[in-house]
Amino acid sequence: MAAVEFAESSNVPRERTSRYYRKERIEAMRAVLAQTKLNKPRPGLPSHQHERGIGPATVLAIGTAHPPTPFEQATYPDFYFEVTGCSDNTALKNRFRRICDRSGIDTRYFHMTQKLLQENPSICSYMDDSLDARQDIAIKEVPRLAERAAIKALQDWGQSRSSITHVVFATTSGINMPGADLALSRLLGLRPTVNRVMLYQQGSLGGSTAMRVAKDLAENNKGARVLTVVSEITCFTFRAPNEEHLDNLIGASICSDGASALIIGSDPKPGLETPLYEIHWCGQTILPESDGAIEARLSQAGLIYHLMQDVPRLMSRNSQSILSEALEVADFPEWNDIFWAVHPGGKTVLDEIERTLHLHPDKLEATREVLRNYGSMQGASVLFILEQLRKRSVELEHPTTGEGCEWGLVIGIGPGLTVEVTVLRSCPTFG
Ligand SMILES: CC(C)(COP(=O)(O)OP(=O)(O)OC[C@H]1O[C@@H](n2cnc3c(N)ncnc32)[C@H](O)[C@@H]1OP(=O)(O)O)[C@@H](O)C(=O)NCCC(=O)NCCSC(=O)/C=C/c1ccc(O)cc1
Repeated sequence: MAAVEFAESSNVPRERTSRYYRKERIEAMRAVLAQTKLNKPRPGLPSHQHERGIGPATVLAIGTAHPPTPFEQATYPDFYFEVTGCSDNTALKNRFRRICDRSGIDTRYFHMTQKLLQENPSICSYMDDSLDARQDIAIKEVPRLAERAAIKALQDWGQSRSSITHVVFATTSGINMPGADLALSRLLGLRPTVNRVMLYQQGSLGGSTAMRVAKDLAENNKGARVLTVVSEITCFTFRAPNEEHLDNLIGASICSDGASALIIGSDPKPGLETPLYEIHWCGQTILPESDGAIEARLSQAGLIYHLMQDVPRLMSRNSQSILSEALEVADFPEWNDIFWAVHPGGKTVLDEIERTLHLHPDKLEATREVLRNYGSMQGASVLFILEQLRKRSVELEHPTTGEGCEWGLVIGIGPGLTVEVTVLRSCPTFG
């Protein structure tokens, strides 16, 4: 009987079946597998089932890193206009200062210090040819920052790095071949047989998309341990302010550098691995009537971003329907009964989601803390928020890593305008 259920379940899209992950279902699967030897074909079971994990992909470790130099938001307008030679444009500078003041950010970290920027004047111009200078920085520094986050994740995991079977790497900072995934594998001394996936130009979706790819790898390859990394350095988008390009000024007021890493695998080894979050559902939606809302074009002058002013409104208008559909897997809990990690790509985006869904202020506190202390590190941000949620859960003595809630949502916002939603299930807190 159980074997038949298991065979049937393989015909159902795994990520869409709400009942699939119920405890009894997993128990039934475990019972079937206990009767037989794993990896041995069993009559009635498709042979490939033995090559797959049993349980859902699970976050087993988190690591984060940022460049060493902090920039206070209060003094950033002076720095930005001075280093780009635009201090005389007081009207634009005052406008930028107002935007920074209302950004909800206290501190950001950048690899690009005053010295480095002065050594690379083309990057400080508005539109000079500067691609080579930007690439030189990104090719070297993106994997290095990723390495620091990955080392922390490996320490958090406590297992040998030779057990890493896959690498998923996302960045919007630079393009090269072989990519940052190979550079990182070398820096970490991973096995040459590690299977890599490189995701370029996902923008602020990077963390969510990397988690979705890692989930599929972890669930479909028994024993897989997927190092999932996002690393972003703003050297591709930094440019002088210009009245004709106010959306660039918005980006300059919120974007920053950071890297984050997860280790994801199915079926945590009891006593050796600590499950932090189970990944139960992932999906993307292209928002209606959002063409051009967030887009970027690579040019001789670096990556030229365009943001439409109604991004926050597009988000709030569509969030109810997109998020409700995703939460089917969790039997539709109330918005205030789940935990939240929302891409902190601007305070107004967070305010709009909070207002539309009537969220209690503490629901987005972990998200706002990351925005306040680091700014928006594009795709790396949502994984920083998962770490923040875990820390807050321990500090505030919540029973689960989701601040006491069972289910939670990670929301990536990126080019398209695309929203990527990940449904997580929290785990018991340790420590
Ligand atoms: C916190 C912000 C940044 C500022 O708050 P605020 O000051 O209360 O906001 P306002 O809406 O009043 O905007 C301030 C000024 O900027 C103007 N503005 C407001 N967005 C716009 C606009 N997209 N166009 C062009 N004028 C505008 C707005 O008209 C207004 O002009 P003014 O009253 O004359 O000073 C807030 O606008 C906000 O959260 N915006 C949403 C940002 C957003 O779209 N995020 C999406 C994901 S992040 C992302 O994809 C990043 C990309 C990126 C982009 C560039 C880069 O270099 C690098 C990366």
